[in-house]
Amino acid sequence: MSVTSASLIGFTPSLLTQHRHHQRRHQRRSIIVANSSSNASNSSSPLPPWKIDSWKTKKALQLPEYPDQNNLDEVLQTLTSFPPIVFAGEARNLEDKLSQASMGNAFLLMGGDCAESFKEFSANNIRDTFRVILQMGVVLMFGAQMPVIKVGRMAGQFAKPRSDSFEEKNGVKLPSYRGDNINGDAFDAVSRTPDPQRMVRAYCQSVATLNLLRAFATGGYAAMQRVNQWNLDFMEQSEQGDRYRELAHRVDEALGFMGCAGLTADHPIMTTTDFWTSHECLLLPYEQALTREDSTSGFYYDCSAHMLWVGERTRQLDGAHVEFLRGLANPLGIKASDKMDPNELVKLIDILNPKNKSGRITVIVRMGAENMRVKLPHLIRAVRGAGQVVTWVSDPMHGNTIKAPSGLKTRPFDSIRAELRAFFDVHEQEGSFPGGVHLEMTGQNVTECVGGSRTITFDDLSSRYHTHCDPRLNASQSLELAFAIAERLRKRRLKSTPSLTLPFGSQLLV
Ligand SMILES: O=C[C@H](O)[C@H](O)COP(=O)(O)O
Ligand SMILES: C=C(OP(=O)(O)O)C(=O)O
Ligand SMILES: [Mn+2]
Repeated sequence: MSVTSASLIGFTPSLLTQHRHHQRRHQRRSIIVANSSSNASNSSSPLPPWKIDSWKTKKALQLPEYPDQNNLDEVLQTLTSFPPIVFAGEARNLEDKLSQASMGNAFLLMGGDCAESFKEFSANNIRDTFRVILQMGVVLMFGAQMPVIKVGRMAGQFAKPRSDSFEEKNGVKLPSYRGDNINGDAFDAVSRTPDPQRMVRAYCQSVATLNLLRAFATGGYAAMQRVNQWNLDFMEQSEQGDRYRELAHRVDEALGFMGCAGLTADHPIMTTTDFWTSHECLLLPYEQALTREDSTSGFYYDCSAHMLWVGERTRQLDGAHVEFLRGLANPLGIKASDKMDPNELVKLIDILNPKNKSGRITVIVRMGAENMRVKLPHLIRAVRGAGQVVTWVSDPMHGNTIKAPSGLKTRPFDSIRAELRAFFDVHEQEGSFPGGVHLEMTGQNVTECVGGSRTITFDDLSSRYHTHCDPRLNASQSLELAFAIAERLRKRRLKSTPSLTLPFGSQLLV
Protein backbone atom coordinates (compact mmCIF):
# COMPACT_ATOMS: atom_id res chain seq x y z
CA MET A 1 0.00 0.00 0.00
CA SER A 2 1.42 3.38 -0.90
CA VAL A 3 1.96 6.03 1.75
CA THR A 4 -0.72 8.15 0.13
CA SER A 5 -3.45 5.55 0.15
CA ALA A 6 -2.50 4.40 3.64
CA SER A 7 -2.79 7.90 4.98
CA LEU A 8 -6.26 8.29 3.54
CA ILE A 9 -7.63 5.60 5.79
CA GLY A 10 -5.35 6.23 8.77
CA PHE A 11 -1.71 5.70 9.69
CA THR A 12 -0.22 2.23 9.27
CA PRO A 13 1.68 1.13 12.42
CA SER A 14 5.05 1.90 10.84
CA LEU A 15 3.95 5.28 9.59
CA LEU A 16 2.55 6.09 12.98
CA THR A 17 5.85 5.20 14.66
CA GLN A 18 7.72 7.27 12.09
CA HIS A 19 5.36 10.17 12.65
CA ARG A 20 5.67 10.02 16.44
CA HIS A 21 9.45 9.69 16.21
CA HIS A 22 9.55 12.78 14.00
CA GLN A 23 7.24 14.60 16.41
CA ARG A 24 9.49 13.81 19.40
CA ARG A 25 12.65 14.81 17.52
CA HIS A 26 10.95 17.98 16.44
CA GLN A 27 9.79 18.77 19.97
CA ARG A 28 13.25 18.19 21.46
CA ARG A 29 14.81 20.45 18.88
CA SER A 30 12.21 23.15 19.43
CA ILE A 31 12.79 23.19 23.15
CA ILE A 32 16.53 23.62 22.74
CA VAL A 33 16.06 26.37 20.19
CA ALA A 34 13.38 28.15 22.17
CA ASN A 35 15.56 28.27 25.27
CA SER A 36 18.52 29.85 23.56
CA SER A 37 18.81 33.61 23.78
CA SER A 38 19.20 33.87 20.03
CA ASN A 39 17.66 36.58 17.92
CA ALA A 40 18.06 37.66 14.35
CA SER A 41 19.49 41.03 15.27
CA ASN A 42 22.60 39.64 17.00
CA SER A 43 23.03 36.53 14.88
CA SER A 44 26.36 35.13 13.77
CA SER A 45 25.11 35.06 10.17
CA PRO A 46 27.75 35.87 7.54
CA LEU A 47 25.55 38.72 6.26
CA PRO A 48 26.77 42.28 6.92
CA PRO A 49 25.41 43.87 10.12
CA TRP A 50 21.75 44.79 10.02
CA LYS A 51 20.73 48.40 10.53
CA ILE A 52 17.27 49.84 10.74
CA ASP A 53 17.81 51.39 7.30
CA SER A 54 20.17 48.85 5.70
CA TRP A 55 17.25 47.87 3.42
CA LYS A 56 17.90 51.13 1.56
CA THR A 57 21.08 49.62 0.08
CA LYS A 58 19.02 46.87 -1.60
CA LYS A 59 16.61 46.77 -4.49
CA ALA A 60 13.05 47.40 -3.27
CA LEU A 61 10.14 46.25 -5.42
CA GLN A 62 6.57 47.54 -5.14
CA LEU A 63 7.43 50.78 -3.30
CA PRO A 64 5.78 54.06 -4.36
CA GLU A 65 7.74 57.03 -5.66
CA TYR A 66 6.70 60.07 -3.66
CA PRO A 67 6.79 63.30 -5.66
CA ASP A 68 7.97 65.47 -2.72
CA GLN A 69 10.90 64.14 -0.67
CA ASN A 70 10.62 66.89 2.00
CA ASN A 71 7.00 66.10 2.60
CA LEU A 72 7.87 62.39 2.95
CA ASP A 73 10.72 63.11 5.40
CA GLU A 74 8.46 65.27 7.57
CA VAL A 75 5.80 62.58 7.79
CA LEU A 76 8.36 59.91 8.63
CA GLN A 77 9.80 62.10 11.38
CA THR A 78 6.31 62.57 12.79
CA LEU A 79 5.64 58.82 12.74
CA THR A 80 9.00 58.11 14.37
CA SER A 81 8.01 60.42 17.24
CA PHE A 82 4.60 58.74 17.69
CA PRO A 83 4.08 55.93 20.25
CA PRO A 84 4.41 52.34 19.06
CA ILE A 85 1.12 50.61 18.20
CA VAL A 86 1.95 47.29 19.86
CA PHE A 87 4.28 46.28 22.68
CA ALA A 88 7.23 43.96 22.04
CA GLY A 89 6.22 41.65 24.90
CA GLU A 90 2.96 40.89 23.09
CA ALA A 91 4.87 39.88 19.94
CA ARG A 92 7.02 37.56 22.09
CA ASN A 93 3.89 35.96 23.53
CA LEU A 94 2.59 35.37 20.01
CA GLU A 95 5.88 33.76 19.04
CA ASP A 96 5.55 31.36 21.98
CA LYS A 97 2.06 30.39 20.86
CA LEU A 98 3.23 29.93 17.26
CA SER A 99 5.94 27.64 18.52
CA GLN A 100 3.10 25.42 19.78
CA ALA A 101 1.46 25.52 16.34
CA SER A 102 4.74 24.43 14.71
CA MET A 103 4.58 21.26 16.81
CA GLY A 104 0.93 20.55 16.05
CA ASN A 105 -0.27 21.63 19.50
CA ALA A 106 -2.16 24.76 18.44
CA PHE A 107 -3.85 26.05 15.28
CA LEU A 108 -3.37 29.51 13.77
CA LEU A 109 -6.40 31.40 12.45
CA MET A 110 -5.37 34.54 10.53
CA GLY A 111 -8.07 36.57 8.84
CA GLY A 112 -9.27 39.95 7.73
CA ASP A 113 -9.53 42.30 4.77
CA CYS A 114 -7.26 42.05 1.76
CA ALA A 115 -6.90 45.81 2.11
CA GLU A 116 -8.25 47.88 4.98
CA SER A 117 -9.59 51.19 3.75
CA PHE A 118 -10.37 54.64 5.10
CA LYS A 119 -13.89 54.41 3.67
CA GLU A 120 -14.83 51.12 5.36
CA PHE A 121 -13.50 52.26 8.75
CA SER A 122 -16.24 51.93 11.38
CA ALA A 123 -16.91 50.32 14.74
CA ASN A 124 -19.49 47.99 13.19
CA ASN A 125 -17.06 46.67 10.59
CA ILE A 126 -14.38 46.05 13.19
CA ARG A 127 -16.85 44.36 15.53
CA ASP A 128 -18.34 42.15 12.82
CA THR A 129 -14.97 40.87 11.59
CA PHE A 130 -13.79 40.32 15.14
CA ARG A 131 -17.02 38.50 15.96
CA VAL A 132 -16.83 36.11 13.02
CA ILE A 133 -13.20 35.36 13.91
CA LEU A 134 -14.34 34.57 17.47
CA GLN A 135 -17.04 32.27 16.10
CA MET A 136 -14.58 30.52 13.79
CA GLY A 137 -12.17 30.20 16.72
CA VAL A 138 -14.81 28.36 18.78
CA VAL A 139 -15.70 26.07 15.88
CA LEU A 140 -12.04 25.21 15.25
CA MET A 141 -11.19 24.80 18.92
CA PHE A 142 -14.12 22.44 19.37
CA GLY A 143 -13.13 20.33 16.37
CA ALA A 144 -9.38 20.31 16.95
CA GLN A 145 -9.52 20.28 20.75
CA MET A 146 -6.47 22.50 20.78
CA PRO A 147 -5.86 26.21 21.33
CA VAL A 148 -6.65 28.48 18.39
CA ILE A 149 -4.32 31.46 17.94
CA LYS A 150 -6.38 34.35 16.58
CA VAL A 151 -4.54 36.91 14.45
CA GLY A 152 -6.36 39.66 12.53
CA ARG A 153 -5.27 41.00 9.16
CA MET A 154 -6.41 44.17 10.86
CA ALA A 155 -5.16 47.44 12.35
CA GLY A 156 -2.44 47.98 9.71
CA GLN A 157 -3.19 45.93 6.55
CA PHE A 158 -3.20 48.84 4.09
CA ALA A 159 -0.37 48.55 1.53
CA LYS A 160 -0.90 46.42 -1.58
CA PRO A 161 1.60 44.92 -4.02
CA ARG A 162 0.19 44.94 -7.55
CA SER A 163 0.69 42.76 -10.62
CA ASP A 164 0.73 45.85 -12.86
CA SER A 165 2.15 49.26 -11.99
CA PHE A 166 -0.43 50.97 -14.22
CA GLU A 167 -4.13 50.68 -14.88
CA GLU A 168 -5.70 51.67 -18.17
CA LYS A 169 -9.35 52.63 -18.68
CA ASN A 170 -10.84 54.05 -21.88
CA GLY A 171 -7.39 54.98 -23.17
CA VAL A 172 -6.38 56.74 -19.92
CA LYS A 173 -3.35 55.26 -18.13
CA LEU A 174 -2.78 55.95 -14.42
CA PRO A 175 -0.62 54.42 -11.65
CA SER A 176 -2.33 51.44 -10.00
CA TYR A 177 -4.04 51.78 -6.64
CA ARG A 178 -1.58 50.52 -3.97
CA GLY A 179 -3.58 50.72 -0.76
CA ASP A 180 -5.06 53.59 1.23
CA ASN A 181 -1.80 54.35 3.04
CA ILE A 182 -0.21 55.13 -0.36
CA ASN A 183 -2.81 56.48 -2.82
CA GLY A 184 -6.56 56.57 -3.47
CA ASP A 185 -8.55 54.08 -5.51
CA ALA A 186 -10.60 56.66 -7.47
CA PHE A 187 -9.50 56.66 -11.10
CA ASP A 188 -8.04 60.16 -11.42
CA ALA A 189 -4.48 61.46 -11.46
CA VAL A 190 -4.69 63.28 -8.09
CA SER A 191 -6.02 60.25 -6.20
CA ARG A 192 -3.44 57.93 -7.72
CA THR A 193 -0.47 60.16 -6.77
CA PRO A 194 1.27 58.74 -3.67
CA ASP A 195 0.66 61.04 -0.69
CA PRO A 196 2.78 60.58 2.48
CA GLN A 197 0.08 62.16 4.69
CA ARG A 198 -1.94 59.00 4.13
CA MET A 199 0.55 57.15 6.35
CA VAL A 200 -0.43 59.35 9.30
CA ARG A 201 -4.09 58.58 8.71
CA ALA A 202 -3.33 54.85 8.41
CA TYR A 203 -1.41 55.01 11.68
CA CYS A 204 -4.35 56.70 13.44
CA GLN A 205 -6.85 54.23 12.00
CA SER A 206 -4.65 51.31 13.07
CA VAL A 207 -4.40 52.70 16.61
CA ALA A 208 -8.17 53.22 16.86
CA THR A 209 -8.89 49.78 15.40
CA LEU A 210 -6.53 48.04 17.79
CA ASN A 211 -7.95 50.04 20.69
CA LEU A 212 -11.43 48.72 19.94
CA LEU A 213 -10.17 45.18 19.35
CA ARG A 214 -8.40 45.24 22.71
CA ALA A 215 -11.56 46.55 24.36
CA PHE A 216 -13.62 43.74 22.81
CA ALA A 217 -10.99 41.11 23.62
CA THR A 218 -10.60 42.02 27.27
CA GLY A 219 -13.68 44.04 28.20
CA GLY A 220 -16.29 41.26 28.25
CA TYR A 221 -17.41 41.04 24.59
CA ALA A 222 -15.25 37.96 23.99
CA ALA A 223 -16.28 36.22 27.22
CA MET A 224 -16.90 32.54 26.53
CA GLN A 225 -20.37 32.53 28.07
CA ARG A 226 -21.44 34.98 25.33
CA VAL A 227 -20.78 32.27 22.74
CA ASN A 228 -24.51 32.17 21.92
CA GLN A 229 -24.73 35.90 21.35
CA TRP A 230 -22.00 36.11 18.70
CA ASN A 231 -24.34 34.89 15.99
CA LEU A 232 -24.62 37.54 13.35
CA ASP A 233 -28.07 38.93 12.66
CA PHE A 234 -28.12 38.04 8.98
CA MET A 235 -27.19 34.45 9.77
CA GLU A 236 -30.23 33.93 11.97
CA GLN A 237 -32.11 32.03 9.25
CA SER A 238 -29.22 30.26 7.56
CA GLU A 239 -27.68 26.81 7.57
CA GLN A 240 -24.40 28.16 8.98
CA GLY A 241 -26.33 30.08 11.63
CA ASP A 242 -28.14 26.89 12.67
CA ARG A 243 -24.94 24.86 12.75
CA TYR A 244 -23.26 27.53 14.83
CA ARG A 245 -26.21 27.78 17.24
CA GLU A 246 -26.09 24.03 17.79
CA LEU A 247 -22.36 24.14 18.49
CA ALA A 248 -22.74 27.15 20.79
CA HIS A 249 -25.32 25.16 22.72
CA ARG A 250 -22.82 22.34 23.22
CA VAL A 251 -20.15 24.82 24.33
CA ASP A 252 -22.67 26.27 26.76
CA GLU A 253 -23.27 22.83 28.21
CA ALA A 254 -19.54 22.21 28.52
CA LEU A 255 -19.20 25.55 30.32
CA GLY A 256 -21.92 24.50 32.75
CA PHE A 257 -19.99 21.33 33.47
CA MET A 258 -16.72 23.21 33.93
CA GLY A 259 -18.43 25.73 36.19
CA CYS A 260 -19.51 22.86 38.46
CA ALA A 261 -15.95 21.58 38.40
CA GLY A 262 -14.73 24.96 39.71
CA LEU A 263 -13.80 26.93 36.56
CA THR A 264 -16.38 29.64 37.05
CA ALA A 265 -17.51 32.29 34.56
CA ASP A 266 -15.55 35.08 36.28
CA HIS A 267 -12.17 33.37 35.75
CA PRO A 268 -9.96 35.53 33.42
CA ILE A 269 -9.60 32.59 31.02
CA MET A 270 -13.38 32.71 30.54
CA THR A 271 -13.82 36.47 30.29
CA THR A 272 -11.05 37.50 27.87
CA THR A 273 -9.34 36.26 24.72
CA ASP A 274 -5.92 36.76 23.14
CA PHE A 275 -5.96 38.58 19.83
CA TRP A 276 -3.00 39.69 17.73
CA THR A 277 -2.53 41.75 14.57
CA SER A 278 -0.53 41.20 11.42
CA HIS A 279 -0.01 42.68 7.96
CA GLU A 280 2.29 42.50 4.96
CA CYS A 281 5.56 44.30 5.61
CA LEU A 282 5.48 46.18 2.33
CA LEU A 283 5.71 49.94 2.80
CA LEU A 284 9.22 49.99 4.24
CA PRO A 285 9.48 53.72 5.08
CA TYR A 286 6.35 53.38 7.27
CA GLU A 287 7.55 50.12 8.84
CA GLN A 288 10.98 51.59 9.61
CA ALA A 289 9.38 54.62 11.27
CA LEU A 290 7.47 52.33 13.64
CA THR A 291 10.43 50.10 14.45
CA ARG A 292 11.82 50.57 17.97
CA GLU A 293 14.59 49.08 20.06
CA ASP A 294 12.93 47.15 22.87
CA SER A 295 14.33 48.29 26.21
CA THR A 296 13.66 44.89 27.80
CA SER A 297 15.56 42.74 25.28
CA GLY A 298 17.63 45.22 23.24
CA PHE A 299 16.13 43.77 20.05
CA TYR A 300 14.34 45.69 17.31
CA TYR A 301 10.60 45.20 16.94
CA ASP A 302 8.43 46.63 14.21
CA CYS A 303 5.69 47.94 16.50
CA SER A 304 3.16 48.50 13.70
CA ALA A 305 1.86 44.93 14.32
CA HIS A 306 2.67 41.83 16.32
CA MET A 307 3.51 39.75 13.26
CA LEU A 308 4.69 40.84 9.79
CA TRP A 309 4.91 38.81 6.64
CA VAL A 310 6.88 39.11 3.43
CA GLY A 311 4.71 38.93 0.32
CA GLU A 312 5.12 36.61 -2.65
CA ARG A 313 6.16 39.55 -4.85
CA THR A 314 8.83 40.98 -2.53
CA ARG A 315 10.56 37.93 -1.06
CA GLN A 316 13.77 38.12 -3.15
CA LEU A 317 16.71 36.82 -1.07
CA ASP A 318 18.79 39.92 -1.86
CA GLY A 319 15.89 42.36 -1.80
CA ALA A 320 15.09 45.25 0.53
CA HIS A 321 12.08 43.60 2.22
CA VAL A 322 14.00 40.52 3.31
CA GLU A 323 16.87 42.73 4.46
CA PHE A 324 14.53 44.77 6.66
CA LEU A 325 12.67 41.77 8.09
CA ARG A 326 15.77 39.81 9.06
CA GLY A 327 16.64 42.39 11.71
CA LEU A 328 13.23 42.36 13.41
CA ALA A 329 12.48 40.22 16.44
CA ASN A 330 8.73 39.93 15.60
CA PRO A 331 7.42 36.56 14.46
CA LEU A 332 7.50 36.55 10.64
CA GLY A 333 5.46 35.06 7.83
CA ILE A 334 6.69 34.04 4.37
CA LYS A 335 4.16 33.83 1.53
CA ALA A 336 4.98 31.06 -0.95
CA SER A 337 3.36 30.44 -4.34
CA ASP A 338 4.07 27.57 -6.73
CA LYS A 339 7.05 29.62 -7.93
CA MET A 340 8.87 29.01 -4.64
CA ASP A 341 11.80 26.65 -5.13
CA PRO A 342 12.54 24.34 -2.15
CA ASN A 343 16.19 25.45 -1.91
CA GLU A 344 15.17 29.07 -2.12
CA LEU A 345 12.76 28.59 0.76
CA VAL A 346 15.46 26.97 2.89
CA LYS A 347 17.81 29.89 2.15
CA LEU A 348 15.13 32.44 2.91
CA ILE A 349 14.30 30.80 6.23
CA ASP A 350 18.00 30.70 7.06
CA ILE A 351 18.36 34.44 6.38
CA LEU A 352 15.29 35.31 8.44
CA ASN A 353 15.88 32.83 11.24
CA PRO A 354 19.58 31.94 11.40
CA LYS A 355 19.28 30.60 14.96
CA ASN A 356 16.29 28.43 14.05
CA LYS A 357 14.14 29.93 16.76
CA SER A 358 10.92 28.00 17.18
CA GLY A 359 7.75 30.04 16.49
CA ARG A 360 9.61 32.71 14.53
CA ILE A 361 8.76 31.56 11.00
CA THR A 362 5.34 30.78 9.56
CA VAL A 363 5.30 29.63 5.94
CA ILE A 364 2.02 30.62 4.30
CA VAL A 365 1.51 28.56 1.15
CA ARG A 366 -0.86 29.83 -1.56
CA MET A 367 -0.70 28.00 -4.84
CA GLY A 368 -4.02 26.37 -5.75
CA ALA A 369 -5.00 22.76 -5.01
CA GLU A 370 -3.26 21.09 -7.93
CA ASN A 371 0.06 22.86 -7.46
CA MET A 372 -0.16 22.22 -3.73
CA ARG A 373 -0.29 18.46 -4.18
CA VAL A 374 2.76 18.54 -6.45
CA LYS A 375 4.91 21.26 -4.84
CA LEU A 376 4.19 21.31 -1.11
CA PRO A 377 5.72 17.87 -0.40
CA HIS A 378 9.04 19.13 -1.80
CA LEU A 379 8.93 22.28 0.30
CA ILE A 380 8.17 20.27 3.45
CA ARG A 381 10.94 17.76 2.75
CA ALA A 382 13.52 20.46 2.02
CA VAL A 383 12.70 22.39 5.20
CA ARG A 384 12.67 19.23 7.29
CA GLY A 385 15.92 18.06 5.68
CA ALA A 386 17.55 21.35 6.70
CA GLY A 387 16.30 20.83 10.28
CA GLN A 388 14.35 24.10 10.18
CA VAL A 389 11.41 24.65 12.53
CA VAL A 390 8.45 26.37 10.87
CA THR A 391 4.67 26.55 11.15
CA TRP A 392 2.93 25.56 7.91
CA VAL A 393 -0.17 27.59 7.11
CA SER A 394 -2.55 27.54 4.13
CA ASP A 395 -3.73 30.71 2.40
CA PRO A 396 -6.33 29.20 0.07
CA MET A 397 -7.30 32.58 -1.38
CA HIS A 398 -4.42 33.99 -3.44
CA GLY A 399 -3.90 30.98 -5.71
CA ASN A 400 -7.59 30.95 -6.66
CA THR A 401 -8.40 34.39 -8.02
CA ILE A 402 -10.30 34.41 -11.32
CA LYS A 403 -12.10 37.07 -13.34
CA ALA A 404 -15.90 36.88 -13.55
CA PRO A 405 -17.47 37.63 -16.96
CA SER A 406 -18.23 41.13 -15.61
CA GLY A 407 -14.49 41.70 -15.11
CA LEU A 408 -14.70 41.62 -11.29
CA LYS A 409 -12.06 39.55 -9.48
CA THR A 410 -13.62 36.64 -7.61
CA ARG A 411 -12.73 33.30 -5.98
CA PRO A 412 -14.85 30.14 -6.15
CA PHE A 413 -15.64 28.76 -2.70
CA ASP A 414 -15.09 25.22 -4.01
CA SER A 415 -11.55 26.03 -5.18
CA ILE A 416 -10.80 27.48 -1.74
CA ARG A 417 -12.06 24.29 -0.09
CA ALA A 418 -10.14 22.13 -2.58
CA GLU A 419 -6.89 23.93 -1.76
CA LEU A 420 -7.45 23.42 1.96
CA ARG A 421 -8.19 19.75 1.36
CA ALA A 422 -4.93 19.42 -0.58
CA PHE A 423 -3.05 21.17 2.25
CA PHE A 424 -4.37 18.72 4.84
CA ASP A 425 -3.83 15.69 2.57
CA VAL A 426 -0.21 16.60 1.91
CA HIS A 427 0.57 17.09 5.59
CA GLU A 428 -1.06 13.79 6.40
CA GLN A 429 1.03 12.11 3.72
CA GLU A 430 4.27 13.77 4.90
CA GLY A 431 3.67 13.32 8.65
CA SER A 432 3.97 17.09 9.17
CA PHE A 433 1.59 19.49 10.91
CA PRO A 434 -1.09 21.61 9.23
CA GLY A 435 -0.55 24.59 11.53
CA GLY A 436 -3.22 27.06 10.45
CA VAL A 437 -5.14 29.04 7.86
CA HIS A 438 -4.81 32.55 6.48
CA LEU A 439 -8.01 33.99 4.98
CA GLU A 440 -9.22 37.15 3.30
CA MET A 441 -12.60 37.57 4.92
CA THR A 442 -14.99 40.03 6.49
CA GLY A 443 -17.87 39.97 8.95
CA GLN A 444 -20.00 41.81 6.39
CA ASN A 445 -22.55 40.18 4.11
CA VAL A 446 -20.61 41.00 0.95
CA THR A 447 -20.87 39.25 -2.43
CA GLU A 448 -17.25 38.91 -3.53
CA CYS A 449 -16.46 35.16 -3.63
CA VAL A 450 -18.77 32.89 -5.63
CA GLY A 451 -20.31 29.71 -4.19
CA GLY A 452 -20.92 28.65 -0.61
CA SER A 453 -24.09 27.12 0.82
CA ARG A 454 -25.98 30.41 0.36
CA THR A 455 -24.77 30.34 -3.21
CA ILE A 456 -23.40 33.55 -4.68
CA THR A 457 -23.36 33.51 -8.48
CA PHE A 458 -21.37 35.60 -10.96
CA ASP A 459 -24.51 37.70 -11.43
CA ASP A 460 -24.76 38.41 -7.69
CA LEU A 461 -21.22 39.77 -7.40
CA SER A 462 -21.98 43.40 -8.21
CA SER A 463 -24.71 43.71 -5.54
CA ARG A 464 -22.38 44.06 -2.51
CA TYR A 465 -18.83 44.07 -3.90
CA HIS A 466 -17.03 46.39 -1.48
CA THR A 467 -13.44 45.17 -1.36
CA HIS A 468 -10.65 47.61 -2.19
CA CYS A 469 -8.47 44.86 -3.63
CA ASP A 470 -9.10 41.10 -3.55
CA PRO A 471 -12.47 39.33 -3.00
CA ARG A 472 -13.16 38.26 0.59
CA LEU A 473 -15.24 35.47 2.09
CA ASN A 474 -18.36 36.89 3.71
CA ALA A 475 -19.39 35.94 7.26
CA SER A 476 -21.47 32.94 6.20
CA GLN A 477 -18.77 31.59 3.86
CA SER A 478 -16.11 32.11 6.56
CA LEU A 479 -18.11 30.14 9.08
CA GLU A 480 -18.87 27.41 6.55
CA LEU A 481 -15.16 27.07 5.86
CA ALA A 482 -14.41 26.96 9.59
CA PHE A 483 -16.83 24.04 10.00
CA ALA A 484 -15.14 22.18 7.14
CA ILE A 485 -11.67 22.75 8.61
CA ALA A 486 -12.87 21.78 12.09
CA GLU A 487 -14.22 18.52 10.71
CA ARG A 488 -10.87 17.77 9.12
CA LEU A 489 -9.00 18.65 12.33
CA ARG A 490 -11.34 16.45 14.30
CA LYS A 491 -10.72 13.49 11.98
CA ARG A 492 -7.00 14.08 12.23
CA ARG A 493 -7.19 14.11 16.01
CA LEU A 494 -9.22 10.91 16.16
CA LYS A 495 -6.79 9.17 13.79
CA SER A 496 -3.77 10.08 15.88
CA THR A 497 -5.47 8.83 19.06
CA PRO A 498 -7.16 5.67 17.72
CA SER A 499 -8.23 4.50 21.20
CA LEU A 500 -10.50 7.53 21.57
CA THR A 501 -14.17 6.80 20.92
CA LEU A 502 -17.04 9.22 20.83
CA PRO A 503 -19.38 8.80 23.81
CA PHE A 504 -22.50 9.95 21.95
CA GLY A 505 -21.77 8.58 18.49
CA SER A 506 -20.77 10.68 15.52
CA GLN A 507 -23.13 13.50 16.45
CA LEU A 508 -20.84 14.75 19.16
CA LEU A 509 -18.88 17.17 17.05
CA VAL A 510 -19.27 19.42 14.03
O1 LIG B 1 -3.54 40.98 -2.20
C1 LIG B 1 -2.74 40.56 -3.01
C2 LIG B 1 -2.29 41.37 -4.14
O2 LIG B 1 -2.07 42.66 -3.76
C3 LIG B 1 -3.36 41.32 -5.15
O3 LIG B 1 -3.75 39.99 -5.34
C4 LIG B 1 -2.83 41.93 -6.40
O4 LIG B 1 -3.86 42.06 -7.24
P1 LIG B 1 -3.64 42.42 -8.78
O5 LIG B 1 -3.20 41.18 -9.46
O6 LIG B 1 -5.00 42.89 -9.21
O7 LIG B 1 -2.63 43.52 -8.84
C1 LIG C 1 -0.53 40.27 -1.30
C2 LIG C 1 -0.98 39.23 -0.65
O1 LIG C 1 -0.61 37.97 -0.84
P1 LIG C 1 0.56 37.34 -1.71
O2 LIG C 1 1.83 38.07 -1.35
O3 LIG C 1 0.56 35.92 -1.27
O4 LIG C 1 0.17 37.53 -3.14
C3 LIG C 1 -1.98 39.34 0.42
O5 LIG C 1 -1.99 38.49 1.33
O6 LIG C 1 -2.80 40.25 0.36
MN1 LIG D 1 -5.05 39.89 -1.22
